[in-house]
Amino acid sequence: MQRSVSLAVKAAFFLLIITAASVLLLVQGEPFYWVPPGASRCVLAAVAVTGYGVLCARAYQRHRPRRAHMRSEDLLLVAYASQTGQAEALAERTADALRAAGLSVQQAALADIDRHTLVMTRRALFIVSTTGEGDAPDTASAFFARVAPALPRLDSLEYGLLALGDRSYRHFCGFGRRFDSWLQARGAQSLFPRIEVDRGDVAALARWWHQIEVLAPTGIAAQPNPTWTAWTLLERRLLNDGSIGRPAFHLELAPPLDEVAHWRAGDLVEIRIPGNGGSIVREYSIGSIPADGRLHLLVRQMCLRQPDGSVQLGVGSGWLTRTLEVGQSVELRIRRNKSFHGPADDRPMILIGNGTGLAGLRAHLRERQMQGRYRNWLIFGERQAAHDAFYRDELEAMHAAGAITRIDWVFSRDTPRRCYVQDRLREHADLLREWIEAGAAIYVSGSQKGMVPGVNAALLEVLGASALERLNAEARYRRDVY
Ligand SMILES: Cc1cc2nc3c(=O)[nH]c(=O)nc-3n(C[C@H](O)[C@H](O)[C@H](O)COP(=O)(O)O)c2cc1C
Repeated sequence: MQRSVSLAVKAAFFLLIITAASVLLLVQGEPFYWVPPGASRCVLAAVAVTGYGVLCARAYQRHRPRRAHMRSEDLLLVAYASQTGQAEALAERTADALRAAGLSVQQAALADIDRHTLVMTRRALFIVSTTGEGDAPDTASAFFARVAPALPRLDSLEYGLLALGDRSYRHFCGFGRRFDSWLQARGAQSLFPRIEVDRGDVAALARWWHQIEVLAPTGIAAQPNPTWTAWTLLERRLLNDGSIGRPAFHLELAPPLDEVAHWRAGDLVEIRIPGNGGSIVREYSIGSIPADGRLHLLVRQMCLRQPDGSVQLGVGSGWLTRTLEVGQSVELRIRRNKSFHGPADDRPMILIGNGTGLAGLRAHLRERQMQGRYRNWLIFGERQAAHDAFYRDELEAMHAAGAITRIDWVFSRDTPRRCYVQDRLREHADLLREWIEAGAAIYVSGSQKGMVPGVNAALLEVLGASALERLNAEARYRRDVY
C-alpha cells in the first residue's frame, strides 16, 4: 500500500513537470535556450520516454522483491484441507502463532493453492482431515484434480503434516496418510514424522505445537483454544411427537450478556458436555443466524445399546435433551466452517438434507432471506409427514412469502415404496439441470450413512461425473456430513 502510494505521487510529480514544460513551450516558444532551435520537442519527448521507462522499472521492482521473498527461507506455507472446520481452525492458529514469532506465513486452503505457489515453496505445514470412508475433504479433491497431476517433483520442499481423524473409522487418517505418501513420492522431505490426531487428542496436538515451536526461532506464545463461554438454555421443544424415529429437539441458547456472538450460516458449535470422568466435546450445526439473537440447535436423542443389553442415551444428546434444564448454562464455542458457508453472490441455491441435517440448511435459508436472495430450492427427507416435518410452518411461510422458491418434502414411510431425497432428485432431473445451468450451488447436509452417498450417486446420474467434478472445483457442491 505504502509503496503504491509513493509510486502514484512520483507519477503525479512527473506529469506535473511535463505539463509545466509544455505550458512554457506554448507560452515562450523556445524555453530551452541551450539547445538548438526546434529541438525542444525532441527534448520533451526524450524526457517523457525516459520518465515513463523509469516508472515502468519502478513498477517492475515493486513486484520483484515479493517474488524473491516467496523464495526466501522463512516464507512458510500453512495449507489445510478441512471438511467441518477443525483443520482450518488449527491452520489459522498455527499461522497466527508463527506470524507472531516473526515468520512470513501464507495461509491457504489446499484447494486454493496453485502449481506456481507449491513449486516455489521451500517449507510448508499441511493440516488435513479425513472424511467419508478414508476420503479427502471435498475441497481437497479439487486440488488433486486440478493441480496435482501437473506438478513437477517437489525435491526442495520440506514439510510437516498434521492429520486429523477418528480411530473409530476404518481408515484412520486415511487421507492424511495418502497425502503424506504422495508428498514423499514427489521427493518432498518431511521435517518431522507425520502427527496423527485421534478426535482432538491433546497429547498429539501438544506434539504439533512443539514442532511449531522448533520452527519459530524466537519461540511461540502459548496457543490456547479459543475460550469457552457460558450460554443459557432458554427453550427446548420436542419437534416430532409421536414419530417412529428417535425424539428430535429444538434448543435455543442465549449468549452471556456481555458477548456479541458472530457466526455465519454453515458454522458449527462445540459444546462441552460435563461428565464424571471430565468433560467431552460434541459438535452440532447451528440452525440460526446472529440476527435471531439466539443460537438454535436441532438435536436428536441418540441411544446406545450397552454390552449388557440395556439401552443408554448418547452422552452429548442425552445431556442436552434430558439432563440439562432450561435456565442452566452450557459451555460452548463457535467454530467457523468456511467450506459450508453460503455462496458469495446471489446464485441460486439447492439445499438437500435429511433429519437433523435440516439445522444447517435452515440457517442458510434465514441468511439468504436476510440477504434478499430468494432463489432457494429445499429438498428435505424424513420419515412421516404427520410427525417429522420439522419447522414446517416456518418454512412454508417463507415459501409463501417468496423467500424459498420451492420445497420438496420427502417422507419415506408414508408410501408403500420408500422414497428418499435422492429419488426426488432423479424425478426432477430436468429441473435440477435447469437450476445448475442457471449457476446454482448444491448444499447437502445430513448423515454419511445412506443420504450423502445416495445424493452423490443421484447427482452423478443426472449431471454426469465431469459436471459434478466441475461443480466441486467451483465450490458449488458442498457437503456438511456427520
Ligand atoms: C462423515 C465423517 C466421516 C469421517 N470419516 C473418517 C475416516 O474415514 N477416517 C478418519 O480417520 N476420520 C474420519 N472422520 C473424522 C474426522 O477426520 C475428524 O473429525 C476431523 O477432526 C475433522 O476435521 P475437519 O473439521 O477439518 O474436517 C470422519 C468424520 C465425519 C464427520
